[in-house]
Amino acid sequence: MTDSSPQDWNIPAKEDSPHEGGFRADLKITTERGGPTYGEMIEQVRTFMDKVRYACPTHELADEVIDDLKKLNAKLDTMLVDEWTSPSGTRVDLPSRGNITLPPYEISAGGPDGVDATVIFRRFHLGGNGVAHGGHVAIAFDDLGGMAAALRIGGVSRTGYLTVNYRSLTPLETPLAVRTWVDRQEGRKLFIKGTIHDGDRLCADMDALFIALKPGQA
Ligand SMILES: CCCCC/C=C\C/C=C\C/C=C\C/C=C\CCCC(=O)SCCNC(=O)CCNC(=O)[C@H](O)C(C)(C)COP(=O)(O)OP(=O)(O)OC[C@H]1O[C@@H](n2cnc3c(N)ncnc32)[C@H](O)[C@@H]1OP(=O)(O)O
Repeated sequence: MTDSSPQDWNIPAKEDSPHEGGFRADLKITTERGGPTYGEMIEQVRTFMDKVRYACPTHELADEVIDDLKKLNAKLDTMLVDEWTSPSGTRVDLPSRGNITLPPYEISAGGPDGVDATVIFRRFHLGGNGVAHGGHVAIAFDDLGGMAAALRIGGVSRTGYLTVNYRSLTPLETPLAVRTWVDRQEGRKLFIKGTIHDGDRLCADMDALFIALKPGQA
């Protein structure tokens, strides 16, 4: 059980949040959804997750935190919307488009030739011995690889495969340079490559296939 009150997460899209299959029918970017402090709210959640990863609370403190979280969850329960209207994904003004599930990155340049970004793996992305979990490295590549594909085709694609080579340890709390680019395109198939560097040191590289969705395709 993950929730004390059953919640219907599958909220259908409304007339003003249309979509067709896996596409947003309206790719209009808005930086207003969620209000001017939405980014700070997400950042506070990330900071909380950092602390949770490293905290060893007393029984009393754990109970106190549980009570506080129940109150916060009840507040958010009054504001749930469908995925197509959620600020996550369209807030291009925020790190990782405001998406709490992604390691925060900021794009410095993006176009049909590729994407340059800076990612910071947070303390809660810990794998072991002070460095990033490999799965989180793959998530950064998946999202920024998908972004490179999206900027090439002006639409949405899904990952067919994604191979990560972990070349050296990936540090936490360090701005890392990510580059993803379309190596070649064959019709709907986009062969994407990527690298993550800590300064001059290559942490990981990626080789992936993204497949452009057909109109209406989920
Ligand atoms: C600055 C502006 C920004 C705007 C922001 C606003 C909005 C956001 C916009 C953009 C998004 C930005 C970033 C993107 C973010 C995230 C990306 C994450 C993506 C994912 O995380 S997504 C989840 C994981 N992903 C899946 O959940 C896929 C499950 N799967 C399927 O849904 C189907 O599988 C599908 C649809 C992929 C294909 O199915 P299908 O029926 O349409 O096509 P088919 O099977 O015919 O494949 C066509 C050709 O690909 C070859 N092929 C297929 N798979 C292959 C494989 N694995 N290896 C080698 N070749 C493969 C075939 O062999 C054939 O090749 P050929 O044509 O040569 O025969």
